[in-house]
Amino acid sequence: MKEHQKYIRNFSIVAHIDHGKSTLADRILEMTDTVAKRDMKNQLLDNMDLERERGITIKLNAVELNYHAKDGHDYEFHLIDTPGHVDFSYEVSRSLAACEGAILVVDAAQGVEAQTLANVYLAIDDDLEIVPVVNKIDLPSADPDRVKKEIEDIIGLDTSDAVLASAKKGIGIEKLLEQIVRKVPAPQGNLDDPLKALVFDSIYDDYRGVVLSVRLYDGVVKPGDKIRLMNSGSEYEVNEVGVNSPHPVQREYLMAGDVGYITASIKDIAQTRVGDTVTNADNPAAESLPGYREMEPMVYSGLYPTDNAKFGDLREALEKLKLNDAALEFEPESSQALGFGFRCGFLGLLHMDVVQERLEREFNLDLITTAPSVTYHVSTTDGETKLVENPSEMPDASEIKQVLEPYVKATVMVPNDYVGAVMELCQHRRGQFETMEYVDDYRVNVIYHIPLSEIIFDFFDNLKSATRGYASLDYELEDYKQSDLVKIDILLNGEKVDALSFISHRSFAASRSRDIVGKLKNIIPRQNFEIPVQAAVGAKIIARTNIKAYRKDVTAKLYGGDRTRRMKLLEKQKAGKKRMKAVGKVDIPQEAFMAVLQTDEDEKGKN
Ligand SMILES: Nc1nc2c(ncn2[C@@H]2O[C@H](COP(=O)(O)OP(=O)(O)OP(=O)(O)O)[C@@H](O)[C@H]2O)c(=O)[nH]1
Repeated sequence: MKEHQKYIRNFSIVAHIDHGKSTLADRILEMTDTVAKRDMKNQLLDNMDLERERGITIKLNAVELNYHAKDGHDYEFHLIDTPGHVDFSYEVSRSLAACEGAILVVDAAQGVEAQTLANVYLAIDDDLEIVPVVNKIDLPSADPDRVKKEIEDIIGLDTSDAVLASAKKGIGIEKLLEQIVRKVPAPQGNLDDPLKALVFDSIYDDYRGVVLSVRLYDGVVKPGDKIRLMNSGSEYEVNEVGVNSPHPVQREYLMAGDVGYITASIKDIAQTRVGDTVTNADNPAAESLPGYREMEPMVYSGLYPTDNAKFGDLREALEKLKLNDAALEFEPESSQALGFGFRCGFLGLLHMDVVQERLEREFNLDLITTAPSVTYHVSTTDGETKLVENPSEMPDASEIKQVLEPYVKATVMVPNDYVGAVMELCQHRRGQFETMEYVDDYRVNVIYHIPLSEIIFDFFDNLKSATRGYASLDYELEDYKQSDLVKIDILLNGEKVDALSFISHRSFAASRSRDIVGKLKNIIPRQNFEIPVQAAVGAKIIARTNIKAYRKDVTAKLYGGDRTRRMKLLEKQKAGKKRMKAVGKVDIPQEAFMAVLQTDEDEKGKN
């Protein structure tokens, strides 16, 4: 068996979003005949429907491939895909921990971007061998020589034999496979030592229980073995071991160096944690593997079933989802308006969106999500400090001594010409300029300290449009700073709707309130009575409007002539209906809870 280890290669692909990782992974799968051509769907590794629809990679996936190299030997590759979006960098570090090498994919037209750097530094920190690939050389705007130089200058990697590839056209793939054989080291590890395997992912399967994705560092594991999860202390008997190729294929055993899965009729989801170490129950390893850095959620939002009876189902679904989404956090909360639900912590808005959609699709739930909020550190006049993740729980202004809010250090990489636009955007978002560094002759890193609450909403979209798509963003949580913040309550028909409360900087309070009251007026359907919509700070109303009573023929008048538009409206209403919550006498659609998210840059610019 020892001899066999020499022919194993474990690697990941890291890149900035959209530089072509998933396409490259597809080509590698094709070239290694892992998938028969007729079975080849585009982006096979992205196996969640959601990923395919959105064209982004969210979950890491591991596949085993067989490659017959030019040296005459058959190699076993384990490829672990990684996501490129800034929300998901914790997934990247998890997959890297299971590898000896990383393929660095850089777009031949775009060059090195912020997330390229963030991801490749994670790989370098883990001492992985990096294999640079310049992708999309088929594009007319490709400039591989410039990009190679960038990789050398900015990252410090030797690119003299970097692979020039087009994942789309299948160019350069064989050269890449040969480099993986030559450059990525074979896994080390002792077969005779007690089992030591890192759990880097897990999913719940109704028939098999928890399926653990593991990377074995030492020892061997086979069906019938008694295993222990070192951190949780729980023990199980192994039912099945195997690899994904890319569908599960049972094996007699897995050994040091292998990447595969273990099932052991594990029903108790709470006992399995990604990052834990699997060992033998009878002959345990002396110490566990380092595991992962715990990820702190950045944003919180309330998730409520539209049907209150589904609260238990939602809890179960969240528990199952957490299994392969270690960064998801949740705890029960209740709202006067929405009933019983959960306050959930997410890494960012994309993560939040993905979780909501997975809950709805995979678990058949209809949900209302409240607007996301960051965590505030609030000290009160009676000398206490508390963490507020839900705006409606912000104490009364008279009881507050000070409020601290999280700030991030944001690095925006942008071509020279757009520096002005980026600075303007950051200033409007209460950013404090730190410095500007030249990356090369054309681009700079603009570094700002910005409140996280200003970043999480639509900062990225605004950044992209202000720079015609050229800017890339990376940010990390820095510290908490004091800010002049106020809670704004929304009243519908005179009743406070706790789930609509939000927190704003005092200087934006009036304009944001006007904005939101106006949006709610458009979003909330008319009823047969007039509904006042008000925004208040404490007892003081700072903005108001009315939703007029419903009159017959309203849509007929407005949309009478245009059939398609009317159909669209009806479709929209149908979809919206499902996600409507009756609060008092007023029906509030899901959109209303998110109205606070859409800030209007022009409005803010005037402040
Ligand atoms: N012209 C050209 N387009 C490519 C090539 N490789 C990928 N693309 C396109 O680039 C886009 C992004 O490719 P993906 O493979 O989805 O990118 P990714 O890096 O996996 O993105 P995430 O998984 O979301 O991080 C897709 O539209 C691909 O068709 C290439 O070699 N040439």
